Amino acid sequence: MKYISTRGQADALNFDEALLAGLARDGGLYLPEKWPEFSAEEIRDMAGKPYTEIVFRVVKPFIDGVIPDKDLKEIIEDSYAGFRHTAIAPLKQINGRIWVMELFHGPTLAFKDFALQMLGRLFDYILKKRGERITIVGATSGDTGSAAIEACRDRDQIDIYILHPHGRVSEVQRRQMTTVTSHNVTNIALEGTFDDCQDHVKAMFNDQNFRDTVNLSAVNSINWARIMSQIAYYFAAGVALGAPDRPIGFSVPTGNFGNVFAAYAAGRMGLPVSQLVVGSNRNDILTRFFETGSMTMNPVEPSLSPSMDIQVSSNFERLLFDLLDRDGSAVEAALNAFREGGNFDLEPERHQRVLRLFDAYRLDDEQTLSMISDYYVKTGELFDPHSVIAVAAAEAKIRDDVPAMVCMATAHPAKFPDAVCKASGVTPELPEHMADLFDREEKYTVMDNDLTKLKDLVLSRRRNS
Ligand SMILES: Cc1ncc(COP(=O)(O)O)c(C=O)c1O
Ligand SMILES: N[C@@H](CCOP(=O)(O)O)C(=O)O
Repeated sequence: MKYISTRGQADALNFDEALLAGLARDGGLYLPEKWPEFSAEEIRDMAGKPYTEIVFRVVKPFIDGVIPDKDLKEIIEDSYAGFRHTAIAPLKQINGRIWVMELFHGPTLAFKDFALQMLGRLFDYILKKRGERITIVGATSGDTGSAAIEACRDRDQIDIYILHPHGRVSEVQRRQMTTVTSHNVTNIALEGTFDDCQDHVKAMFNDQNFRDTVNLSAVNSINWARIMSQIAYYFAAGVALGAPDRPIGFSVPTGNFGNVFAAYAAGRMGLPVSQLVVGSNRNDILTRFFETGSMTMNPVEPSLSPSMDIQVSSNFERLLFDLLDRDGSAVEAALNAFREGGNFDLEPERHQRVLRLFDAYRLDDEQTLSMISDYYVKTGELFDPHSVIAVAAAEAKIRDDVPAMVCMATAHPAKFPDAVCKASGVTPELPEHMADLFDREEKYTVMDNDLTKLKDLVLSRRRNS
C-alpha cells in the first residue's frame, strides 16, 4: 500500500514513511492510493468480534506488512487496555432508529484517545526500529492536545509541543494538558484561535529546512494514521447493527473533519454507509458548504463546544480530493482560492453528488443547552455540548430510508462541566484517575501569535536538550 498526497506533487510513501512524515512535502495530506475493500462476507464475519480484533482487521491492509501481525496485535491490545469500559466503544439505543456510540472511555475522556493511543505506540515501534527521534508540534482546540500528550509523554524518541488557543478551551481541557510535567512535553497557549495554531503547524511543515532540522512529525489528523485508527469504530458500530445486510447512517459532531472522514472511508471500504450527518456549532462553515456548495470563511466565534470552534477543517481536503476525481492540482487551486479570497465554490454537479451521502445541521449555544436539558429529562443521558450536536443533528436530518443512525458521542460531559451544569443542573464528576485535576500544578507558556517565536522556541529547546 502506497500513500499519495492530495496535492499530487509529493513522493508516494509506505505506511511507516507516511506515519512519520505527517503532512506531505507539497503541503497535501496523505491518503491510500487505493481504498482497500472488504467483501460482504468479511464484514459479516466482524460481527461479535472483540473491538481490538475489528481494529486489527481494519488497519491491517493499511499497514500492509510494515509491522508483522503479531506485533501489530500487541500494539492494538495495549492501546485499548486502559479504556474504562469493557466494550471500549459501547453502543446505546436512545430511540427507535437512533443509537449513540460512546467514544469517551479512554484515558483523556474524548474520542481522540482511540487514534492517539495507537499513534503513540506506532511511533514508538517504528522509531525504535529505525533508531530515530522526532519532534511533534500539534495544534488543539481542546481534546487532541491532552490525548496526544497522554500518548507521547515520557517517550524517549519524542519531544512534543502542543499549541492551544489561549483562553478558548475549557478549564478541564487546559488542565489535562498543562498539569503533565514530563520532560518531553511543552504546552503553549497561543494568543490566537485554533485556526492560527493549525496554520503555524502547517507552516512549520512547509518550511523544509525547519522540518528536516527538527525531524517534524504530526499528531493531528493531518497524519493518516489518526484517520486509519478511527475507521475501526465505524465498522464496529455498523456490524453491531446489522451491516453489511442493513445500511447505516452516522451523525458526527465536526470541526477538523477527521472523524466524519473516517466514516466516509469506512464507506469506501465496503461498509454500507447510506448517510453522513455533519453537525456544527455557530462556526458553521461546513454546514453552509453542504447546504450551498460554497465554502466561505467567517471569523471564528467562541462557543460552548470549543473543540469545534474551527473554520479551516484540514481533512476536508481529503474529501475534496475524491470529489475532484483525485486531481491534485484541482485541489490545490480550490484551496488556494479559499485561502486567498476566503471562498471557493464546488460545481453544482459535484455538489449534488456529495449530497447523496452528506447532510449537515447546526446548533447555536442556546439550542445546545436546551438539547442537553431535553435529552437529560427525556432519557437520563447527560451529553456534552459536542455529542449533543450529533444527536440533535441525527434527529433533524435522518432520512426515511435509513434504518439505523449512530451518533458519535465524542467527549465525556465532565470535560465541560459549566455548560452541562447550566443546561441540566447536574455537575458531572471526573473519573477517579482525574479526581485531583484541580489540585495539580500547571505549567505552560503564553506566547504571541508569531510563527518565528514558535520556531525559535522549538529550536532552542532542541539545542538545549
Ligand atoms: C469533543 C469533540 N467533538 C468533535 C470534534 C470534531 O472532530 P473532528 O475535528 O474530527 O471533526 C472534536 C475535535 O476534533 C472534539 O474534540
Ligand atoms: N478538535 C480538535 C482539533 C484538532 O483536530 P485534529 O483531529 O486534527 O487533531 C481538538 O480537540 O484539538
